[in-house]
Amino acid sequence: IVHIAALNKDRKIDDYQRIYNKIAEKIREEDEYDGYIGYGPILVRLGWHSSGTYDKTNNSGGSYGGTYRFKLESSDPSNNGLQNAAKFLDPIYKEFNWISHGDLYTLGAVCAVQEAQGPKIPWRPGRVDLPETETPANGRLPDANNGADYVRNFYARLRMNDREAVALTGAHCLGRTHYKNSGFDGPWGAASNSFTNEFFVNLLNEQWKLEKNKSGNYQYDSPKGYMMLKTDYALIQDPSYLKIVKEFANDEASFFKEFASSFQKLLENGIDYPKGAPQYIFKTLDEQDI
Ligand code: HEM
Ligand SMILES: CC(=O)Cn1cnc2ccccc21
Repeated sequence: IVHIAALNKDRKIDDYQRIYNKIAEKIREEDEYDGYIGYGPILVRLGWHSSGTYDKTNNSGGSYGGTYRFKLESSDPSNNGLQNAAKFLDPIYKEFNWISHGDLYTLGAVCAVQEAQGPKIPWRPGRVDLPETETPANGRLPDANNGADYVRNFYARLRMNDREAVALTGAHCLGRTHYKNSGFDGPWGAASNSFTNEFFVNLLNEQWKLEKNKSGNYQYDSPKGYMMLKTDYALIQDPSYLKIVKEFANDEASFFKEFASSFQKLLENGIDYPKGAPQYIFKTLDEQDI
């Protein structure tokens, strides 16, 4: 399968910065969502889940076709709760309906990371909406009840190495788990809407205890009321992952650098960008004094 980015000569950086600003202002305005965490984390998860269906073996799935908009994909149990992010973006799509769904979902995730004081994520437009028939089957997104070997194999399908895998999972510094969505809960402690290396610091510094939660799933809990999934905890069980967790816990700048490149790669998996395709780095609201 080949997906070539469409170059749209009529649209320039300020067209996309306008959409970025609309999303960023709406995140700032609707701050009460999910116990005042806000919409940032779930927008990041939507961009990730719309990209995480990619399969390198036949270059299928991924963000290009915007197929999350179809029932088959949005009703995947792995996508429980993401309807809130899609509803958040709906009025923005209505106002700027020249953008493709794939570009909107990924732009929303980039905006959410940057507005949470995370690293700048370079972003390229050109995804083209595909028909419902192109929607990938359910089951391509990861299952949290697994260890390091599963995590390594899963990320390999997305062309990610150990360093990229650890960096990407660091997005679990944002938001929280919700029983009704995934059968995991917590953290009762500091669920955050700031993008930091906190996830790695917590992994290394907390005492973790494997517990069966009220949904019958196993998760790691800490005395401070933090939680980790089994796939999170795997990052300190595996010697190669552990080395990288320590680096990122001790050097936030190196985490930010690796996250920026890995997240762009995740959001662009499966897309061929022609020579001269534009790449944008958006300004945050703060940088524009908005
Ligand atoms: C092995 C890989 C992964 C697994 C098994 C996993 C699993 C999960 C689960 C179970 C939740 C809770 C969902 C809910 O109950 O609402 C969650 C939330 C989240 N995930 Fe992951 N995840 C993985 C990788 C990633 C990656 C690569 C990113 C982004 C780069 C990411 C970003 C997020 C964010 C931001 C949230 C919080 C959403 C919210 O607060 O509503 N995750 N993840
Ligand atoms: C603060 C922290 O690390 C909580 N946390 C730990 N693992 C997570 C997975 C998804 C969302 C949040 C998660």
